[in-house]
Amino acid sequence: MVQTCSVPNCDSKLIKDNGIIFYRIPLHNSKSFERWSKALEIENWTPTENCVVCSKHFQKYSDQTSPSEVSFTDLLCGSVLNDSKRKICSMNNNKRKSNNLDHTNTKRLQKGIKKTIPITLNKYGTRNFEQGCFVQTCQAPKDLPLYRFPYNNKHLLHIWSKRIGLSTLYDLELYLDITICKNHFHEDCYDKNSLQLKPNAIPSINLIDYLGPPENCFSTTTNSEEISMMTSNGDHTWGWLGSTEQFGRISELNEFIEIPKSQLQDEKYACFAQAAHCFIYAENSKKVFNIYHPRATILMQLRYDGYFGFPGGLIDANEDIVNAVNREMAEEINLNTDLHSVTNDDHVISHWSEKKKLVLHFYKLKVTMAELIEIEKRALLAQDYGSEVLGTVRIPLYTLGDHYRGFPVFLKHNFIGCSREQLIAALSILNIMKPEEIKLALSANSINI
Ligand SMILES: O=c1[nH]cnc2c1ncn2[C@@H]1O[C@H](COP(=O)(O)OP(=O)(O)O)[C@@H](O)[C@H]1O
Repeated sequence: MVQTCSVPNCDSKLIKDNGIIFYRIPLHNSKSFERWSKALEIENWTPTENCVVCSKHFQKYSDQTSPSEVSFTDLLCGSVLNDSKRKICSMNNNKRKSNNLDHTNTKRLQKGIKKTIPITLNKYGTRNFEQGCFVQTCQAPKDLPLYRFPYNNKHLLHIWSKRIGLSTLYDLELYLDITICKNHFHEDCYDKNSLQLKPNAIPSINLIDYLGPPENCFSTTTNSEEISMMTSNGDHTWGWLGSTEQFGRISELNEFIEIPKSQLQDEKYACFAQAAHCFIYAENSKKVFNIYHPRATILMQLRYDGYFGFPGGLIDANEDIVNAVNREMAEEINLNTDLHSVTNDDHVISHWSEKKKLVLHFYKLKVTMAELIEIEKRALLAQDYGSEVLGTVRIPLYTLGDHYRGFPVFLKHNFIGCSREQLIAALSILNIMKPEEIKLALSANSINI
């Protein structure tokens, strides 16, 4: 059922991308509720949790003022309603009441359903709930830093939840997937020149359900143990969450599916975020320890998150895939793109993940062994070396006499996205390894030793 505005004669409906925002009525805040009632000029008003008012009735929105610059107090003071019959949402006889707010944050949390409003596409062509701010009314720019909920501190979690209008504390698991953006934290909440929140920071601004003073942005908890626990836990609790970090979350088995080449232009993938990575390799016949045949030398890299992956990254809006992968390689491994760069002909394979709304393209770059060594050296001077990239590594493609150490052990590491699938596909497509050899390495296990 489509959600509609509770104001009589207002036809606003919750439809994707129509630019209309819906506000819940602040039922649990008597002061603001009183101001709403006054602005709406309603007497004997008994709205339910199902009542919402759309952004058309807030004056500041009519001139397209950026919501992030407007406090909700301003919004309410400037409210204008153009209808004189204000009998909205009376408990007894309002037909609309069941239409409204079927999708409140509260209910979504209960069901574990993701936020669906407001939906606008970000620069990656996607804005699903996990990437966005959970505050239902938030209209801040989409690429603001996001903060995880302090789910390891119940006291703080409760305050955060209450501030955004959740009346109960829900199953902790649910908080793992939701975030609040920078738009809701007072500037005092950050350490100087940093985006990291102070340990007891709480959301205090641009919240429709909380109209307290903006400076009320710290929890007054005196439990220093709790605070030190939070700070020492660092980033994995509620630190700054990069807007694209969610793509990197652990993949499920078989989450990435190969896209047939004939379907690469399919509309279906156009609205997904896209990334491209590259398989840099050289033929190499120099035996390792004079025993093991190396087959080829292939470069992977250890990433900041502990996974192995290939150089490359997300494609910016309107950026060509090939330009993006070359740009990323210049940033991540300082590749001299005047000497080496991929072209459309170097495309190897593409995959997609429905869950992550992500398409991953894979390219190859063949160089000589001498060039590869030069690439390795230059990588130490890359812009991203030491932060995003912790070093390039060569892959052992041989297997030792125990049928386990070597390539099979390498395959037991953790690989980002579908990079393991990409590696295996490229080895076979580029005839570096025979399918039987790959199969053997994949099925080898330590029991053989
Ligand atoms: O080598 C790779 N092969 C396949 N997918 C990858 C690889 N590296 C990263 N990914 C996927 O692509 C997403 C974005 O890539 P990456 O982290 O390299 O982008 P960025 O450098 O622009 O932040 C990752 O979160 C992950 O899901």
